[in-house]
Amino acid sequence: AQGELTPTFYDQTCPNVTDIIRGILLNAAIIDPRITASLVRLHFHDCFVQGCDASILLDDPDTTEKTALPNNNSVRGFEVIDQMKTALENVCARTVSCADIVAIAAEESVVLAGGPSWEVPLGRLDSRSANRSLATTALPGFNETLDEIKHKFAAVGLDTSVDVVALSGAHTFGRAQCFTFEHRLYNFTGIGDQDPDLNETLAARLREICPSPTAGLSNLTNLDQTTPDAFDNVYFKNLQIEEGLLRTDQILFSTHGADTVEIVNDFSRSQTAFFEAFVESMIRMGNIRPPVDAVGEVRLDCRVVNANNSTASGTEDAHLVSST
Ligand code: HEM
Ligand SMILES: [Ca+2]
Ligand SMILES: [Ca+2]
Repeated sequence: AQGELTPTFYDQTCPNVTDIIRGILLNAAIIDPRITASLVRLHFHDCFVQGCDASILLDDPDTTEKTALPNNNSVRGFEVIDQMKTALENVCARTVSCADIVAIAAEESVVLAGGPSWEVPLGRLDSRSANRSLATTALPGFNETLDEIKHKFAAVGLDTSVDVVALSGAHTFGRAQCFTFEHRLYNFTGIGDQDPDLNETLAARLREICPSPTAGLSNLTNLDQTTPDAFDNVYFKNLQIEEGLLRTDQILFSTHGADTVEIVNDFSRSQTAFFEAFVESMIRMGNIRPPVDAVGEVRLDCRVVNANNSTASGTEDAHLVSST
């Protein structure tokens, strides 16, 4: 059995870990306000693929997850994670795992954007490998049905209703490229039509940003068209007026009889209810563990596995035991 993560994991070995990460994040967000959203997504795309083990950060060209379809030219924030790692190596060398840096960066990003804060359970180890094919299949896609998305959440041990809706609420900030939603604008069922569950006024605006099914496919627009950079519950209000940007957003509300509909209504009514559920779901997602027999380490460079056993390494249990 694996050991438990705990918010006090670095209390003795690196007590300022969160302050250091926050400092780098604040500077990065001045230049790039989108970085908060990107770092939350990075944690999600790490955790769904062999657990929260920083596998997504590895650069090895043969196995890297960065070029898997859901990540390629899309997932971002790697340079900022590198900066955080460098700063941490300077004050508490060989101590803080890259997977924990990503988890803390996600929480601090939510806070910086106006969302809730929480104590992040810590003590993850970094993987010795990445898995591109798993990244391709385990991560949900923008054209999947609600059932398919529920299956992918269930596959990593998450709940198929509250976790799906609460975590989708992360689309309250950040951007998406035209290729992820243009199918809703031009040829939804193959007869040159548009998605019936997409607000007409929004569709017209989106056709200006995404001029055709073949041009401008990497153009960006806001996932939350109303409060694009604020972490709030407006995302759920948008769904109620058919202003969800991605098909996978809108189906949470527009799928007749789905158990997600009332949850969307709850979160739309109460930002507090959303924030409380989001925190619980983020902790659950952050607790998706690597396979019990996986060997881990504290990477010195988040992009490459250590050359030898130069830091704490071993099973997850060993990491947790060695700290006490
Ligand atoms: C439920 C299934 C989900 C699907 C199908 C999905 C899909 C997508 C897509 C297609 C994009 C735009 C990517 C691009 O255009 O480059 C995106 C962006 C984003 N996603 Fe999701 N997502 C899902 C769930 C989540 C979850 C669980 C989180 C976090 C808890 C999340 C956080 C984000 C954020 C913050 C962005 C904006 C990133 C940025 O601006 O850099 N998503 N998502
Ligand atoms: Ca991973
Ligand atoms: Ca928002």
